[in-house]
Amino acid sequence: MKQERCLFESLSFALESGKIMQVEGPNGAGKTSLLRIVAGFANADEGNVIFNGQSITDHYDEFATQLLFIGHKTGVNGQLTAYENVCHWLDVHGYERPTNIYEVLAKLGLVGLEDVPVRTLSAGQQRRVALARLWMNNAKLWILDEPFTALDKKGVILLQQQFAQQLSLGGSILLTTHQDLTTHFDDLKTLVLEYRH
Ligand SMILES: Nc1ncnc2c1ncn2[C@@H]1O[C@H](COP(=O)(O)OP(=O)(O)OP(=O)(O)O)[C@@H](O)[C@H]1O
Repeated sequence: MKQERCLFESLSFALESGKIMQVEGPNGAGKTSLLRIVAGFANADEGNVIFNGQSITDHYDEFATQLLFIGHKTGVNGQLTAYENVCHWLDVHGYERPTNIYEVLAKLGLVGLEDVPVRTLSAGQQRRVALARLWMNNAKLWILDEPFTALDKKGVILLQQQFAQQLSLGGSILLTTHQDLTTHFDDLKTLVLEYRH
């Protein structure tokens, strides 16, 4: 049955180059929905998403080249290996295959697991395979839905370091997470969504 609950209204925010913003709120508040709208995967009943001064709806192809989205479901193919998953993602998004794919997978703690089907890996290892994309793109905007899910402490640190790298290059990050990021990112912006009945 279609739900008629309004998730949010009169919502307005901006994310500048080199900045990170965390969307917070209780389960069902609309965090994922908001990320999907900003990524252009879903439409809001009203309103606009502007990227570099242009409506993403009118210039979607241009926007898509600058966007990297990793959803709550990681989007990895369990039948393919870690290496194949990375290559597939690079191919689909029009990136050249870099020579350091195995190095990136090693950095992510996947040595010896590069060539087995991803479905045989643990949840945290599968997440790491998905996150390898963050080491192989030049997208200006990363939209990440719960990227820390299932990661151990080392994985969390690794990801935070890669966030810092993205920000230092002038990229931006919009994400949901239950991780406390305030100690790592001084100028973290927070957008809080309430659960509306
Ligand atoms: N595809 C959909 N069709 C209809 N309703 C949906 C759809 N996806 C989500 N919803 C509804 O929208 C509301 C917000 O869901 P959303 O996933 O955006 O919340 P969330 O804040 O990300 O929650 P969580 O913290 O549990 O991940 C929920 O009530 C959900 O049932």
